[in-house]
Amino acid sequence: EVGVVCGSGGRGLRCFPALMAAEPAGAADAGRAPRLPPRWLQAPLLHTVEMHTGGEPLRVIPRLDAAEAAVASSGLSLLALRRHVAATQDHVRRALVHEPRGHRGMYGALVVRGEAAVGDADLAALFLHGAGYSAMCGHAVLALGRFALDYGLVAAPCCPETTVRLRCPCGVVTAFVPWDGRRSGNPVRFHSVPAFAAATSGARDDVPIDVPGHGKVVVDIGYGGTFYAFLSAEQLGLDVCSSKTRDLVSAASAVTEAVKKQFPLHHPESEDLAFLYGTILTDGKDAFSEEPTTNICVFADEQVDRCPTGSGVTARIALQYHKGLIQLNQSRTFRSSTTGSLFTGKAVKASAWCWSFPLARGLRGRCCCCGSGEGQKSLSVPGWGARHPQPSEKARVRCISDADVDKSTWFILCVSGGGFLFPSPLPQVSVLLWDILTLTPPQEAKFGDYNAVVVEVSGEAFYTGTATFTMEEEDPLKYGFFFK
Ligand SMILES: O=C(O)[C@H]1NCC[C@@H]1O
Repeated sequence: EVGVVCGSGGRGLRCFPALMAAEPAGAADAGRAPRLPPRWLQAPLLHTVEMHTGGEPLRVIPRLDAAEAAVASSGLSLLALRRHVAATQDHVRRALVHEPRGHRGMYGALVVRGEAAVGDADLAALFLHGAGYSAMCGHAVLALGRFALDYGLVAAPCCPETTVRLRCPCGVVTAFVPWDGRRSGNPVRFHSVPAFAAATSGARDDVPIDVPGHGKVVVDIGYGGTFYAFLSAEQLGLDVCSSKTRDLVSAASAVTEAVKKQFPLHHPESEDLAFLYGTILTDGKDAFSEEPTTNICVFADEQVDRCPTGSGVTARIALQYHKGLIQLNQSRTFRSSTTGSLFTGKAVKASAWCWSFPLARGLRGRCCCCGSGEGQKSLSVPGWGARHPQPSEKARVRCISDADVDKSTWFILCVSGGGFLFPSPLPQVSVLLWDILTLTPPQEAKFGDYNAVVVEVSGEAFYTGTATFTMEEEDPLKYGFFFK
C-alpha cells in the first residue's frame, strides 16, 4: 500500500520488496554492511536520506509512489496533495517521524515529483512533523537545496552557486546553494515567500492575550510561510537562555493555545495557510544589533526546534522591518537557545507585485500584470499601442508570490475596454507598468491587506547518513507511537 522509495546515485530508484528480500541491501559486502532482517514482504521498505540543519533533523523521503500517483492522476496542487497525503498516507509520516524510528524532535520532508506538483520548480516537498504537516520549513529548505543538487534533481547546476526552486505548500521558495561541480556546500541561503507582520505589539493594534496560568501578555504575530506568535520569555517570567527547556515549552505551548483561541488568523491566498504553527520565545532583543538574538521555537504539538527556525527568522525579520527596527539588507543573526546554532536573516526586497485591471468586455474575471519589483528600464512590448492605462484604472494592487508570477506565461492587458494578449517575461511587463504608471519600485508590497517583504535566510545543512526502514506485520507498533 505504501510505495517503495529509494533515492540513489542521483536519480530515484524503485526497489521492489520481493527483490529486496532475495538480495538484501549490503549483500555484496555482507561482511561489512548489515543485511536487512527477515520481514513481511508486503511491508514498505522506506529509504531515507538523513540530514540536519543547525541541529534540527531532517529525514528526507526521496519519493513516495502513492503521492506521485495522486499527483499524476488528479493533478493535485501541493496544498491539495498535503490534505490527500494526510488523509491516506499518514502512516508513512507516523512510521518515520514517531518513535521507534523517529523521536519527539524528528522532522521529515517528503519529496514529491510530477509535473502537477513541481510545475516549473526543481522539486516539491511536503513537510512532516510529530503532529502533522506544515506549510513551510526553513531548515528543511536549506537542507533540501543541497539534497536537490547532490541527488540530481536540478537539470543544469552551475558553479559556484546554483539556484534551486522548491515548491512548498506555502509557495515557491528559492534556495541558493554552493556547488563545486561535484557536491553541494554551505552556507545555503533561501528567499522566502512574502513575509509580513499580522499583528505587532507597541502599535495601536496591540494584541494582548490572556494566557491561563501566566496572565496577560502582548504578542507579535508574524508570517514567514507559516504563522508564529512572538514574545519575550521575560513576559512569562522566564529567560530564554537559562530557563529549563521544559518550562519554556509549556509556557510557549500555553501561548499558542491562547492565541489560537483569541486571535483569528487570515491568509490572503488560502485558508489552508491560516493556522498558528507555534510560538517563538525571544530574548527581547529586536532592535538592530550586530550581536545575535536568541530564541526558541515551540511548534506543532510541543515540538522544540533545535535550530533558530528558518520560517521563524523570516517572520521575525518581517516584524522587525515592519516596526522600523531594521533596514532593507541589514543582517541579523539568530541563535537557537537549544543548540547555539546560528542563522542569519535580512529583508532583501519587495515582494512581487501584481496590477489587476478590470477585464475588457467579453472576457471574464480579472487580468493582471505581475513583476518582481526590481529595477526600471525602458522596454517596448509589441502590440501595446498608444493606449496606456491610467493610474485611476488600477483596480487593485496586491503582492503575489513568485510562484504565482512564474505560473503564468500569458498576460492580458486590458485598457479602457480594449485588451492585449501577449506572452512576455514578467520583469519586462512590470518595468513597463512602472514607467506607465510612474510608480516607484517599492521596498515593501501589499499582500492582501499586509505589507510584505522578501526575507533571505542563511544557514548550514549537513548529511548524517542514509537509512532503510522496514516493519514486521505482527508488530503492534509498526507505524510508530507518539511519546507524550
Ligand atoms: O526552520 C523551520 O522553519 C522549521 N524548523 C522546525 C519548525 C519549522 O518548520
